[in-house]
Amino acid sequence: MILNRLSILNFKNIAQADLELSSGINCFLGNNGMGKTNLLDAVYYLSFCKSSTNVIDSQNIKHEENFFMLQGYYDRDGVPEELYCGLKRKQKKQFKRNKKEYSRLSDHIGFVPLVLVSPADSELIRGGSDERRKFLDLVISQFDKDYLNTLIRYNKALAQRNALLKDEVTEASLYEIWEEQMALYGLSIYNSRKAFLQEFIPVFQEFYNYISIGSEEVKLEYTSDIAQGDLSKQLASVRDRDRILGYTTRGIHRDDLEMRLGEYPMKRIGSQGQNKTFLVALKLAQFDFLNKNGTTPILLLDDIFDKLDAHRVERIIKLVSGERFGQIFITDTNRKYLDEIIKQTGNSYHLYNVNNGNITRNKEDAL
Ligand SMILES: Nc1ncnc2c1ncn2[C@@H]1O[C@H](COP(=O)(O)OP(=O)(O)OP(=O)(O)O)[C@@H](O)[C@H]1O
Repeated sequence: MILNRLSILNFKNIAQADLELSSGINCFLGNNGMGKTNLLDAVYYLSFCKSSTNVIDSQNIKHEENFFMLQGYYDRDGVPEELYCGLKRKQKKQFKRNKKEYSRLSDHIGFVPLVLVSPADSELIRGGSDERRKFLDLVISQFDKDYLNTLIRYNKALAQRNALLKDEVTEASLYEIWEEQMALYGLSIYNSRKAFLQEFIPVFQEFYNYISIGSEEVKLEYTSDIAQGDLSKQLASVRDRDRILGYTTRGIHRDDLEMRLGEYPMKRIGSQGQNKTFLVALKLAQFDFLNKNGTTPILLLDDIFDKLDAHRVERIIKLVSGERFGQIFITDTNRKYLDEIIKQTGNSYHLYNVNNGNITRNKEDAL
């Protein structure tokens, strides 16, 4: 997947940009707060129909403006594709592929595969289990269309059961309808997550070992109530207790992905550099996994080198400048590592300066 051209109007602090991009490495250089992450977020938006940072869509519109617009011109396995997203304040956003509006945005997810590595990923380790489930859901739904629909169905059944619990309904037959649905859809989600992780975990470990030069042992372990057996039986057995609590305490909405360094939880004992290595390895494994689908994902690397020692930086530079990845967008506040990547890569590259939302091509890259 190659984004050849990107046009931006009024997206966060970027008033206007029209960029011809390299099919290899695109480096964005600028001081703090200049708009590098915003630029990557525009690329992210065109893949996921939403920002990776702002939950409220209108916050992506440049202050004091009325709308934002993004246009991306892609090459998807040799076929040109044009994506458009426009949002006016207080109106529904429009998202179009080749000038035709999507009726459901979920139909677009996965069409432009993309992996983002960003400082905000630290929530994956430090945050609650919902962060890790979100990660699993995001990756799996990019290659498995049914997954998202099954998850939506599960969540609807869960919401219905929770409503019964809140109303303190006692009639068993009313619960059974929703519990059977939760068990059915929950099992399907569990099987998808388990199958995905079986393939994913060894690749993650391989990346971690490569970057850390094999100095640490890391583990990922999937935990789910469904591993204990039939979910409908479990739900029936906890119904009285759940009614007192007012919510459902069993099911795949409580699944977790335990992250360990040696025998201990990563979030408690991992250093900042180890945490960063863990996250980079997770995301690169995600890339590898999506890549198997046949369309190489776009890779966004935001401020990736912060907190890493020289050995780990060197390993990542080697990885990034090699042949393993397709089109890459990378940001940094200084040139040191970007120059190293540029020196080592055999791929084509563009270098841009980002200054107060203005993005200009640094012409030395054409020399
Ligand atoms: N809706 C918006 N309208 C105008 N400016 C915005 C909007 N949303 C965010 N900004 C501005 O964007 C800037 C942050 O940009 P960004 O996060 O891209 O910086 P960065 O170059 O990645 O910096 P760093 O190196 O610190 O990560 C802030 O100055 C913020 O005020």
